[in-house]
Amino acid sequence: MNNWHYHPDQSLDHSLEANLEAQSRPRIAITIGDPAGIGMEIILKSLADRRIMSLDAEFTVFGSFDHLHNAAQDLAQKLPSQSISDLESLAICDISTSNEIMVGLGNQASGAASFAYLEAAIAATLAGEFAAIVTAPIAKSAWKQAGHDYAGQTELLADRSQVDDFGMLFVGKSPHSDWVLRTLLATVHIPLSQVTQTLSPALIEQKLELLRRSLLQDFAIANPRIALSGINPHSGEQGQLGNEEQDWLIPLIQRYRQQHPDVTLSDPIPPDTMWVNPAKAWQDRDRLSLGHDAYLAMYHDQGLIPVKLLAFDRAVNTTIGLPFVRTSPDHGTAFNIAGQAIADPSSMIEAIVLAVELAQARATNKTR
Ligand SMILES: NC(=O)C1=CN([C@@H]2O[C@H](COP(=O)(O)OP(=O)(O)OC[C@H]3O[C@@H](n4cnc5c(N)ncnc54)[C@H](O)[C@@H]3O)[C@@H](O)[C@H]2O)C=CC1
Ligand SMILES: NCC(=O)COP(=O)(O)O
Repeated sequence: MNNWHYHPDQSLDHSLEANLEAQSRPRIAITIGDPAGIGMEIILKSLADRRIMSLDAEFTVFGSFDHLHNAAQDLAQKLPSQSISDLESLAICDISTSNEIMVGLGNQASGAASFAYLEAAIAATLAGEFAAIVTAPIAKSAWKQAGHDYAGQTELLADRSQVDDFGMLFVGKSPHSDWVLRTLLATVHIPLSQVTQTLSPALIEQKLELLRRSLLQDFAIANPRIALSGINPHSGEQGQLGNEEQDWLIPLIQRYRQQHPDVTLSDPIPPDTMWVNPAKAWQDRDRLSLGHDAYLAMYHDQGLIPVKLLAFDRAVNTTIGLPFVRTSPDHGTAFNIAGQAIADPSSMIEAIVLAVELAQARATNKTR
C-alpha cells in the first residue's frame, strides 16, 4: 500500500523530466465524497475496471484509510474479488475523520469528512501535485449540518481557486453514435422560484463566453454550434407566456452573433422540443448532423432531466473555468443503496476517463 499524507509545504519535483512525465501521464486526485454514500464503492469498482487500468495516468485516492478499508472488506464479502480494486495497490492520501459514519445516512460527521477530503485534494492540486480532481458525490445537506455553507463541491472548488467565472457542464458520449452531448447550466442550485430573477443578460453572456472557451480549450472546437433554450413555455409565445425572451434574451443573442462570428448561436429554442434533435443524434449515427456542439439550459432540471434520461450511466459533471480539470459522476450519494454492493460505477468510470483526456489535452495545449 502506498499510503501518504499531503503537506502544503512538501517540496515538489519541478524537474524537466518530472514535468514531461506528468504531461503524458497525468496525476489524478480522486476524492471519496460522502463516506456514508456509494462513493467508495464506485471508486473501488472503477479502479478495477479494465478501461481505467489501461489508462496512462496515476491515481491517488483522498479519504479516510479506515473507511476505505471497511468498505473494501464489506464489498469483498459480497462481490467477486476481481470486481473491486485491491487496497494494497492504491495510493491513498489518508485523511482521518470521525469513525461514527452510518452507512446510508448523511449527517454532520459525514459532511465534515467529505468536506475535509475535497479541501485536501484542492490544496494539493493548487500546489501543482495533480492535474485533475475527480470527485465522488457529497450531500449538500450534510455539508450544511457540518457548518459548510457552500451550494456544492463546484462552489468550494471555485472559491478555493479564487475564480468567479465558472460553470457546471455535463458531458456524455453516446455508446450508440459516439456523438457527445454537452449541456451547460445557466443557473444551478437555486430554488425554481428564484430562476427568472437570477437569469440576466450579463449571466447568459458570461456562460456563453465560458462555454466558448471550454469548447476551444478542452474539446478543440474552434467554431462551435451552440443551442440555447428559451425560459418560458414555447419560448414565451411572443410575450403571451412570459416576456424574458422578447425583453432581453433575443436582443442579447443578436448582439452576441455580431460580436462572435466564430460561434453559431441558435434562437431561444422552446424548452420542450430542444432535446428532440440531441436525442436523435445520441441514438443514431446517421443523424449526427442534428446535434449541436453544446446546449445552454436555463436551470438545473431543464438541462439535467434530458441528460439523465439519455445518459444517466454516461454523463459526467465537469466544472469549467477552474485552473485545473474537475470531473464527477452525474449522480448523487445514493444513500438508499449504500452498503448493498449494487451501485453502478459507469458514470464514475466515464468521469475518470474524461479527467485523464482533459488533463492530457490541457498539457498538450500548454506545450504548443
Ligand atoms: N456530484 C454530486 O456531488 C451530487 C450530489 N448529489 C447529492 O446526493 C444526494 C442524494 O441526491 P438524489 O437526488 O437522491 O440523487 P442520487 O443520484 O443520489 O439518487 C437518485 C436515484 O438514483 C439511484 N442512483 C444514483 N446513483 C446510482 C448508481 N451509481 N448506481 C445505481 N443507482 C444509482 C439512487 O439509488 C436513487 O434511487 C443529495 O444530498 C444531493 O445533494 C446529487 C447529485 C450530484
Ligand atoms: N446536480 C448536480 C450536482 O449536484 C453536482 O454538485 P457538485 O458537483 O457541485 O457537488
